[in-house]
Amino acid sequence: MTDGYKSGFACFVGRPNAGKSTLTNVLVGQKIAISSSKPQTTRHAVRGIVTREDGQLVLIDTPGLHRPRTLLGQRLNDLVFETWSEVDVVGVCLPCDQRIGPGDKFIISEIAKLSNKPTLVALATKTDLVSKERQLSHLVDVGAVAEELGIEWAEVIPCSATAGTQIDEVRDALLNLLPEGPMYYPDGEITDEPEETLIAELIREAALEGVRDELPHSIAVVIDEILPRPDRPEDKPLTDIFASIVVERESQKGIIIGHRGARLKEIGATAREQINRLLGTRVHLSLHVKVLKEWQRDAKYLNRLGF
Ligand SMILES: Nc1nc2c(ncn2[C@@H]2O[C@H](COP(=O)(O)OP(=O)(O)OP(=O)(O)O)[C@@H](O)[C@H]2O)c(=O)[nH]1
Repeated sequence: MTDGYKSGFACFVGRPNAGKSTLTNVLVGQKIAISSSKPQTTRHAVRGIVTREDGQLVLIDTPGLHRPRTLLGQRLNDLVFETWSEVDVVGVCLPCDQRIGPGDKFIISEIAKLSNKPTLVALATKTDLVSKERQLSHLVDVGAVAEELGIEWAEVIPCSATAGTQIDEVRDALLNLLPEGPMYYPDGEITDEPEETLIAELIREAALEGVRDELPHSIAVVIDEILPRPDRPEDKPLTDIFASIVVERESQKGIIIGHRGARLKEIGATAREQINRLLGTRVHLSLHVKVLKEWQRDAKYLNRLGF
């Protein structure tokens, strides 16, 4: 390790669907955080790690801040505030295709109130969706918001995670703003989330694809068991994974299972492919759908589900 090595923690904030997870994934270069077209699907503080010769950036993916109507909502918000005061840099994602609104300003002003304030970077995401003119006027609005809220952007970077535009610039800027510090994680490590959590996230993501808008908050995934299949040839290992998809109501169970089990089969096939890739071995995935009534409001269940 050389002198001047920089290291630290960053997270992305922004309204639901702002592109935080997708950006985390492209910066890290491997699928880690859950990313789906449904808002507020990120539950766990999943870390992605960027290790370079000059520094190491640890990305923490926080859930979105929302009106705490349930115990789960409250716990998620507490987790968000805690994360914000622990990181060095917060990247505020302000998608170019959306006007900056009260929700964005609320998040920014909440961060500005923290006693242990992180450095703020504005990321004008999804540039691929807008014209150059719109992008420019968006950047003017981004500047104006800082003035209005009495904060300072250390950097303002337009970027597109899906088109791969200005991603190196985002990575450079974040790394540059970190304090000097040690390499926290060994080179090659992309995340310190236990495999089990990643597997659960992949199943949750597959289960959320194409379901109605009200479902995201009501789905959790619990990994019951991960077992290497005995008596397999050494060059063809197989892992058995038993997992439960937990929903709140019988009607939701029906949606997940689908007509004659068609949706559940699809979920299994999609998740299995992703898990194969993650583990590098073939897996056999056995999915179960369970109804735990009102789990979002119940402390006992929340603890059991790891929240
Ligand atoms: N066109 C375009 N779409 C993007 C870009 N980045 C993300 N998206 C899409 O926007 C949607 C939301 O992206 P996510 O990365 O899941 O957003 P998020 O901010 O993590 O969302 P939450 O987990 O709900 O807070 C997905 O459908 C992404 O494919 C981008 O740069 N360009």
